[in-house]
Amino acid sequence: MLPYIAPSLRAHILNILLSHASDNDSIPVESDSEEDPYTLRSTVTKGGSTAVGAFATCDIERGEPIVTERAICIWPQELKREEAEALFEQMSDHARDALLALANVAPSDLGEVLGRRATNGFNVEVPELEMEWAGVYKDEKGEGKGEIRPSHAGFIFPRIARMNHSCLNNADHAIDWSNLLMTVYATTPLAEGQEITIEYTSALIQRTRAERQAILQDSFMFSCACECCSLTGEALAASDRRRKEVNEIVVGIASGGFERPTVLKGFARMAQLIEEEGYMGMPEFSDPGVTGAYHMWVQMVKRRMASEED
Ligand SMILES: C[S@@+](CC[C@H](N)C(=O)[O-])C[C@H]1O[C@@H](n2cnc3c(N)ncnc32)[C@H](O)[C@@H]1O
Repeated sequence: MLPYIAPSLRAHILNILLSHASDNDSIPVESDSEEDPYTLRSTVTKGGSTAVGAFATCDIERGEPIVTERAICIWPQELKREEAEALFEQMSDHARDALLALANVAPSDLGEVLGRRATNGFNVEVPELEMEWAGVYKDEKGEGKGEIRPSHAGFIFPRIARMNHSCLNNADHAIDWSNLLMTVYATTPLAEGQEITIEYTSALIQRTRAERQAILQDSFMFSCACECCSLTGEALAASDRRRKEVNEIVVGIASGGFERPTVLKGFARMAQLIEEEGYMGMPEFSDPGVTGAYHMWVQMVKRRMASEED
């Protein structure tokens, strides 16, 4: 069943779906929840309150899919309380029940609907269309007909939404735009009974604990109690140092100012730092071949920028 798509996003999302459909000729199905290799269990948060998390019911190999699920709704990213409630009213009974069954830790002034959207929504980057419809969207200057092209949309996946965040996550997610299915897969080998965690926002590997806490509080309204944020003393200082250094390397490489050997050294050092940190959210860094490919890509970007400047 297709998710409920807010009217303002409907044309764009359906167009993306159609333009990606030929990439995948398999029948789009969700995985059978009874066969998913995890179960939901209560877990106690640092603050002492009880919350739900997802726990492996068997050993899971690195790279193995854990759950594949279609969203119940796709809403614009920024919504006022009344707008969210109006969209909620248009959803099916099944989708409304699924949304209301989820946790709500948002301030009470957001209400039952927007509060759940804020607690559980995935803000997914919306791909550009291969062929933009002439005149349908405004250009960057805001000129032209219609809406400004949406850059992000808020998806709610009721089962995936039960997975907690960790700054040393052991699973990651990817969306297939040809069928609007999100798959969570293991990025490390998981043992039976282990909690499955994902990363709610990207680039936290470049942030110290204080910075991560501020980002997660600001965007997701919780104080992170993951194993990395629970470190103390020298272990915490070492983790912060590693993440600061990763950030310096990323910023340096992105600035395009490094020579080829420095870029290579930077990637090698980053691979070492993320391994020491125990971070597995960048699997490409465990394969030297891909590290080499990254290097080539950086060089290509540099060359293109240089030729554009000429
Ligand atoms: C998408 S829900 C995850 C499932 C949720 N625990 C539940 O009971 O349904 C997000 C909420 O879970 C809690 N949470 C997730 N990861 C956490 C973490 N690392 N530390 C503390 N709380 C976390 C926060 O309350 C957050 O707002």
